[in-house]
Amino acid sequence: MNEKINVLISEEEVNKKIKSLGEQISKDYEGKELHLICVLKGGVFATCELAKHISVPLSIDFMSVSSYGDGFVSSGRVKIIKDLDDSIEDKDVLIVEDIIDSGNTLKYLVDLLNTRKPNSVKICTLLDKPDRRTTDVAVDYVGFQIPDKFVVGYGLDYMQKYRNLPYIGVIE
Ligand SMILES: O=P(O)(O)OC[C@H]1O[C@H](OP(=O)(O)OP(=O)(O)O)[C@H](O)[C@@H]1O
Ligand code: HPA
Repeated sequence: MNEKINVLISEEEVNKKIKSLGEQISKDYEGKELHLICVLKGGVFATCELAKHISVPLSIDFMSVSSYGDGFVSSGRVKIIKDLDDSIEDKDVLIVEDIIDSGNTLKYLVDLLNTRKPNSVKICTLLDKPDRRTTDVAVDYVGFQIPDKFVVGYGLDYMQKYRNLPYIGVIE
Protein backbone atom coordinates (compact mmCIF):
# COMPACT_ATOMS: atom_id res chain seq x y z
CA MET A 1 0.00 0.00 0.00
CA ASN A 2 1.20 3.52 -0.76
CA GLU A 3 0.73 6.05 2.04
CA LYS A 4 -0.20 9.66 1.30
CA ILE A 5 2.75 11.93 1.98
CA ASN A 6 2.68 15.71 2.46
CA VAL A 7 5.79 17.82 2.02
CA LEU A 8 7.03 19.27 5.33
CA ILE A 9 10.41 20.61 4.17
CA SER A 10 11.16 20.98 0.46
CA GLU A 11 14.22 19.60 -1.31
CA GLU A 12 15.49 23.13 -1.88
CA GLU A 13 15.17 24.07 1.81
CA VAL A 14 16.89 20.87 2.95
CA ASN A 15 19.83 21.29 0.58
CA LYS A 16 20.21 24.97 1.45
CA LYS A 17 20.27 24.17 5.18
CA ILE A 18 22.81 21.38 4.78
CA LYS A 19 25.04 23.70 2.75
CA SER A 20 24.97 26.28 5.54
CA LEU A 21 25.69 23.60 8.17
CA GLY A 22 28.69 22.46 6.09
CA GLU A 23 29.99 26.03 5.89
CA GLN A 24 29.59 26.53 9.65
CA ILE A 25 31.32 23.20 10.40
CA SER A 26 34.19 24.14 8.04
CA LYS A 27 34.71 27.36 10.01
CA ASP A 28 34.50 25.64 13.39
CA TYR A 29 37.05 22.97 12.43
CA GLU A 30 39.44 25.27 10.56
CA GLY A 31 43.03 23.99 10.87
CA LYS A 32 41.83 20.54 11.94
CA GLU A 33 40.94 17.28 10.23
CA LEU A 34 37.44 15.95 10.66
CA HIS A 35 36.26 12.35 10.92
CA LEU A 36 32.59 12.03 9.93
CA ILE A 37 30.63 9.09 11.24
CA CYS A 38 27.54 8.37 9.20
CA VAL A 39 24.84 6.56 11.16
CA LEU A 40 23.25 4.10 8.75
CA LYS A 41 20.91 3.70 7.30
CA GLY A 42 19.04 6.97 7.75
CA GLY A 43 22.08 9.25 7.99
CA VAL A 44 23.50 8.37 4.60
CA PHE A 45 21.78 11.08 2.53
CA ALA A 46 22.54 13.88 5.02
CA THR A 47 26.17 12.71 5.37
CA CYS A 48 26.82 12.68 1.62
CA GLU A 49 25.26 16.11 1.09
CA LEU A 50 27.02 17.59 4.13
CA ALA A 51 30.44 16.19 3.17
CA LYS A 52 30.22 18.03 -0.17
CA HIS A 53 30.11 21.36 1.70
CA ILE A 54 32.90 20.75 4.21
CA SER A 55 36.22 22.24 3.19
CA VAL A 56 38.57 20.88 5.91
CA PRO A 57 40.34 17.53 5.28
CA LEU A 58 37.79 14.82 5.85
CA SER A 59 37.50 11.08 6.37
CA ILE A 60 34.23 9.15 6.62
CA ASP A 61 33.31 5.94 8.40
CA PHE A 62 29.96 4.17 8.77
CA MET A 63 28.16 2.57 11.64
CA SER A 64 24.80 0.87 11.39
CA VAL A 65 22.49 0.90 14.38
CA SER A 66 18.79 0.29 14.69
CA SER A 67 16.20 0.78 17.40
CA TYR A 68 12.96 1.28 15.46
CA GLY A 69 12.64 -1.95 13.51
CA ASP A 70 9.82 -1.31 11.06
CA GLY A 71 7.50 0.69 13.30
CA PHE A 72 6.73 4.24 14.42
CA VAL A 73 8.06 3.85 17.97
CA SER A 74 11.59 3.26 19.32
CA SER A 75 12.10 -0.12 20.96
CA GLY A 76 14.39 1.68 23.42
CA ARG A 77 17.13 -0.89 22.69
CA VAL A 78 19.86 0.21 20.32
CA LYS A 79 21.39 -2.62 18.32
CA ILE A 80 24.76 -2.34 16.54
CA ILE A 81 24.42 -3.94 13.14
CA LYS A 82 27.77 -2.78 11.79
CA ASP A 83 30.59 -1.24 13.81
CA LEU A 84 33.13 1.30 12.54
CA ASP A 85 35.98 0.06 10.35
CA ASP A 86 38.62 2.42 11.77
CA SER A 87 39.90 3.52 15.17
CA ILE A 88 38.74 6.98 16.30
CA GLU A 89 41.54 7.44 18.84
CA ASP A 90 42.74 11.09 18.87
CA LYS A 91 40.32 12.02 16.06
CA ASP A 92 37.84 14.90 15.98
CA VAL A 93 34.64 13.01 15.37
CA LEU A 94 31.36 14.39 14.06
CA ILE A 95 28.40 12.00 14.16
CA VAL A 96 25.88 12.67 11.38
CA GLU A 97 22.27 11.62 11.88
CA ASP A 98 19.05 12.15 9.97
CA ILE A 99 16.97 12.64 13.11
CA ILE A 100 17.08 12.81 16.89
CA ASP A 101 13.78 11.73 18.38
CA SER A 102 13.85 10.04 21.84
CA GLY A 103 17.63 10.60 21.97
CA ASN A 104 18.29 6.90 22.76
CA THR A 105 20.37 6.24 19.66
CA LEU A 106 22.66 9.23 19.99
CA LYS A 107 23.12 8.84 23.75
CA TYR A 108 24.15 5.23 23.20
CA LEU A 109 26.52 6.15 20.37
CA VAL A 110 28.17 9.09 22.11
CA ASP A 111 28.78 7.04 25.27
CA LEU A 112 30.19 4.18 23.21
CA LEU A 113 32.45 6.36 21.06
CA ASN A 114 33.77 8.26 24.09
CA THR A 115 35.19 4.98 25.45
CA ARG A 116 37.41 4.81 22.33
CA LYS A 117 39.51 7.88 23.25
CA PRO A 118 38.61 10.33 20.45
CA ASN A 119 39.93 13.89 20.70
CA SER A 120 36.34 15.20 20.51
CA VAL A 121 32.86 13.97 19.65
CA LYS A 122 30.17 16.28 18.30
CA ILE A 123 26.76 15.66 16.79
CA CYS A 124 25.09 16.99 13.65
CA THR A 125 21.48 16.08 12.91
CA LEU A 126 19.34 17.15 10.01
CA LEU A 127 16.13 16.99 12.07
CA ASP A 128 15.36 17.38 15.75
CA LYS A 129 12.03 16.42 17.34
CA PRO A 130 12.48 18.03 20.79
CA ASP A 131 8.96 17.13 22.01
CA ARG A 132 9.85 13.43 21.89
CA ARG A 133 13.08 13.60 23.87
CA THR A 134 13.32 11.16 26.78
CA THR A 135 17.13 11.07 27.01
CA ASP A 136 19.22 14.23 27.27
CA VAL A 137 21.83 14.64 24.52
CA ALA A 138 23.80 17.77 23.62
CA VAL A 139 23.42 18.34 19.89
CA ASP A 140 25.93 20.68 18.28
CA TYR A 141 24.47 21.24 14.79
CA VAL A 142 20.75 21.03 13.98
CA GLY A 143 19.17 21.53 10.56
CA PHE A 144 15.49 21.86 11.50
CA GLN A 145 13.41 21.44 14.63
CA ILE A 146 10.20 19.68 13.65
CA PRO A 147 6.89 18.89 15.37
CA ASP A 148 6.06 15.46 16.77
CA LYS A 149 5.12 13.84 13.45
CA PHE A 150 6.50 10.70 11.84
CA VAL A 151 8.57 11.92 8.90
CA VAL A 152 10.06 10.18 5.88
CA GLY A 153 12.47 11.06 3.08
CA TYR A 154 16.08 12.18 2.87
CA GLY A 155 17.13 8.87 4.44
CA LEU A 156 14.18 8.44 6.80
CA ASP A 157 11.99 5.41 6.25
CA TYR A 158 8.64 3.93 7.08
CA MET A 159 8.90 0.13 6.82
CA GLN A 160 12.15 0.65 4.84
CA LYS A 161 10.36 2.73 2.17
CA TYR A 162 10.61 6.41 1.22
CA ARG A 163 14.29 6.92 2.13
CA ASN A 164 14.87 8.10 -1.44
CA LEU A 165 12.41 11.03 -1.35
CA PRO A 166 14.50 14.19 -1.91
CA TYR A 167 12.37 16.15 0.60
CA ILE A 168 11.06 15.61 4.15
CA GLY A 169 7.48 14.42 4.14
CA VAL A 170 4.83 13.50 6.69
CA ILE A 171 2.73 10.38 6.34
CA GLU A 172 -0.96 11.26 6.52
O1 LIG B 1 16.39 9.45 18.85
P1 LIG B 1 15.85 8.07 18.55
O2 LIG B 1 14.48 7.86 19.12
O3 LIG B 1 16.81 6.99 18.95
O4 LIG B 1 15.61 7.98 16.98
C1 LIG B 1 16.56 8.33 16.03
C2 LIG B 1 17.10 7.13 15.29
O5 LIG B 1 16.02 6.39 14.68
C3 LIG B 1 16.29 6.20 13.29
O6 LIG B 1 17.02 5.03 13.08
P2 LIG B 1 16.36 3.57 12.98
O7 LIG B 1 16.56 2.86 14.28
O8 LIG B 1 14.98 3.67 12.45
O9 LIG B 1 17.34 2.88 11.91
P3 LIG B 1 17.56 3.27 10.34
O10 LIG B 1 18.35 4.59 10.31
O11 LIG B 1 18.37 2.14 9.80
O12 LIG B 1 16.20 3.42 9.71
C4 LIG B 1 17.14 7.41 12.94
O13 LIG B 1 17.92 7.18 11.79
C5 LIG B 1 17.99 7.61 14.17
O14 LIG B 1 19.17 6.82 14.14
O1 HPA C 1 9.96 10.43 12.36
C1 HPA C 1 10.70 9.44 12.08
N1 HPA C 1 10.66 8.87 10.83
C2 HPA C 1 11.44 7.82 10.48
N2 HPA C 1 12.31 7.27 11.33
C3 HPA C 1 12.40 7.78 12.56
N3 HPA C 1 13.19 7.42 13.60
C4 HPA C 1 12.93 8.24 14.59
N4 HPA C 1 11.97 9.14 14.26
C5 HPA C 1 11.63 8.88 12.98
